[in-house]
Amino acid sequence: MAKLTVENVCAGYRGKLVVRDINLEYDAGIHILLGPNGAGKTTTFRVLAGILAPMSGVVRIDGRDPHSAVDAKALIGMATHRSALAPRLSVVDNLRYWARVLGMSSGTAEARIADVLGLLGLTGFADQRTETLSRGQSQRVSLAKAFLNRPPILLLDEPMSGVDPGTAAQLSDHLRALADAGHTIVASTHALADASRLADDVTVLHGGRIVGRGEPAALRASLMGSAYRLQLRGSGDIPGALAELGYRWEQSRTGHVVIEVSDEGEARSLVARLIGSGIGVHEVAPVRNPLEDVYQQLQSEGADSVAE
Ligand SMILES: Nc1ncnc2c1ncn2[C@@H]1O[C@H](COP(=O)(O)OP(=O)(O)OP(=O)(O)O)[C@@H](O)[C@H]1O
Repeated sequence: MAKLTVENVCAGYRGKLVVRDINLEYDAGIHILLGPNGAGKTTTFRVLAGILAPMSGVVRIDGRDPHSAVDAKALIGMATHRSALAPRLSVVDNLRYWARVLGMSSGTAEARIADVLGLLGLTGFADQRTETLSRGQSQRVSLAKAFLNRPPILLLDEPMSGVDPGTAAQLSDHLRALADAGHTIVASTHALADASRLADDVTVLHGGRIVGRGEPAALRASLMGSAYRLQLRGSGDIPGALAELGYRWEQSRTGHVVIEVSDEGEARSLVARLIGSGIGVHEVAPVRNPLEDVYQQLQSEGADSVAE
């Protein structure tokens, strides 16, 4: 098992800051970086992999900085949709070349290559030049390359993009098996569904900053948010009436009983029921959810349906 920590990292290109104040602490498991296009996911991965030096802050792999310690960098396998593949070489020759770079013996390399080709549904494409592959197929070859030597840390940039549902399910199972075996897997996505399905924990990146983190279910709920806050008053047993209706409540500083509901329709029907029970509704106001903008953007990228 390898531990990956990121402390106060700021990074960017040619003096332009793209990600700021990134703090992460990862060990065995599947950790998702979720964010819309341009949020800074790839840039963060480049820093984690030791490819892009941070402007400030530090990355550590088992206590060593991958930017200066080559042996720390060797603990990482990374796959991005921009992963370099030799276009004129076949899939299997790309993997053989990479196995040599990794110092694998040819016997081990052939066995591992057969494994990863099977795992990623690439056996039928083994002898095809990579320049003739579709985006999804190239993506799978990049993943095969990253899995080749089973590194303790895997950085997978959008591993599910361009992958058909059957392969995605197989890939999810494989990632879970690797995580259970002690691998530290960090994967990025802009699809809430992938984050929910795969993750032990999710970190939400927006505009180059971390704007939320937590377990998938809790984070999904906070992304969708409670939409309306009702302030109630009256002489009756308001808490008792709310408990009967199944609502949790809080006391506001002004002494009102406050509850939150998830949408306008629910707010309307609850107001009608409360008034029918003689409870006065002092105020109904929309709640500003700080993650709402991120959620809207993820939705508009068409990546996911929250209804699943
Ligand atoms: N090599 C580069 N030089 C200058 N700016 C860059 C470079 N790479 C990325 N950027 C900028 O950094 C910002 C974040 O990009 P990044 O690729 O890290 O985001 P992302 O979350 O991975 O996005 P996507 O989901 O679209 O891949 C963007 O504004 C992008 O234009």
